[in-house]
Amino acid sequence: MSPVEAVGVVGAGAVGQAVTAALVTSGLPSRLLLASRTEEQAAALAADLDDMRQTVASPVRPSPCRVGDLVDCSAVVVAVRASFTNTRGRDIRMGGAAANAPVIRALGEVLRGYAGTVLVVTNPVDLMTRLLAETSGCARVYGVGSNLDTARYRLALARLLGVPPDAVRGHVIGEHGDAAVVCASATTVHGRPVEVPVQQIRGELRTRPGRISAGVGRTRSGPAGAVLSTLRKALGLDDGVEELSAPYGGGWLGVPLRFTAGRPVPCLPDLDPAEQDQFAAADAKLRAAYQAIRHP
Ligand SMILES: NC(=O)c1ccc[n+]([C@@H]2O[C@H](COP(=O)([O-])OP(=O)(O)OC[C@H]3O[C@@H](n4cnc5c(N)ncnc54)[C@H](O)[C@@H]3O)[C@@H](O)[C@H]2O)c1
Repeated sequence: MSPVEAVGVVGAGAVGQAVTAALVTSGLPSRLLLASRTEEQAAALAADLDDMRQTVASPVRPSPCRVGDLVDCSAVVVAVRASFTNTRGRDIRMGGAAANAPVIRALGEVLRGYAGTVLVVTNPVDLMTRLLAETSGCARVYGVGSNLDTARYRLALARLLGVPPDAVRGHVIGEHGDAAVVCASATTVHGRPVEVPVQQIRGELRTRPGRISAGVGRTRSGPAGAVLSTLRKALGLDDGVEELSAPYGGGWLGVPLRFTAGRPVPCLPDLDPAEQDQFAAADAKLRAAYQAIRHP
């Protein structure tokens, strides 16, 4: 039997497809409800996933629905993207703010009063998460992105130092974007502090998504993994830490949250003075950017 009754996903694009395929193979929910911009998209994805369900004998039953039908789900994943052309060379994720904000605001209105967990993937994720939380009034809204940055950080540092990724403990927090903060001073390898080549790490975090998109169109599997890992913690199936966009110190940005039986508590590492300044700068940047999109 699946551990969760129902999970909903909004958005049948690259990320939505990867997330839902991962959910079918994971066997996490009994039912997988799919909504997208059109009913045809949701129905097509449900049919494709039904084929997958049959071939791998998954217990997960996919079906198309409208966003309003998601209220009974334990969790809803938001992976929508409005149609727009991003021409930015830097601060690329911010390029989606104006186009995605009305879509997220409308979703928030429909999800008003929803009591489950909402995971937002839509970029710029720190702004869109806060916007969805404030328009819906939902208490459990988290943005996925800093945990993906953290996974990429651990991979990159392990490769540079010639150690297994599991030996690396460290976080990337702040913005899921150009103001990401690499918590280098608190990073350990095999339990010991290390000299982190921060500029090389920053370069990798900046260029990796673009390389993936240039090769295969969109980043999707990494974000899907980050969503699945977060779902398990938020739904109380695993305990542990995820770096997520959440309210912190009056702002809203990526922080490590320690989940115990589904309940999150922020657990920031010690930051050196330079990292504290970067974290404050990320907070200030996101607060200012949020003011620009909060009203229609
Ligand atoms: N946070 C992260 O770590 C991370 C990683 C990768 C991508 N993303 C973001 O995730 C979002 C989705 O990316 P993608 O590559 O899947 O985009 P995509 O264009 O492939 O798919 C977007 C989907 O959203 C649907 N949609 C549009 N408007 C909608 C509406 N009003 N209601 C319901 N569905 C609607 C579209 O029909 C489409 O199916 C983007 O904002 C992207 O930047 C975030």
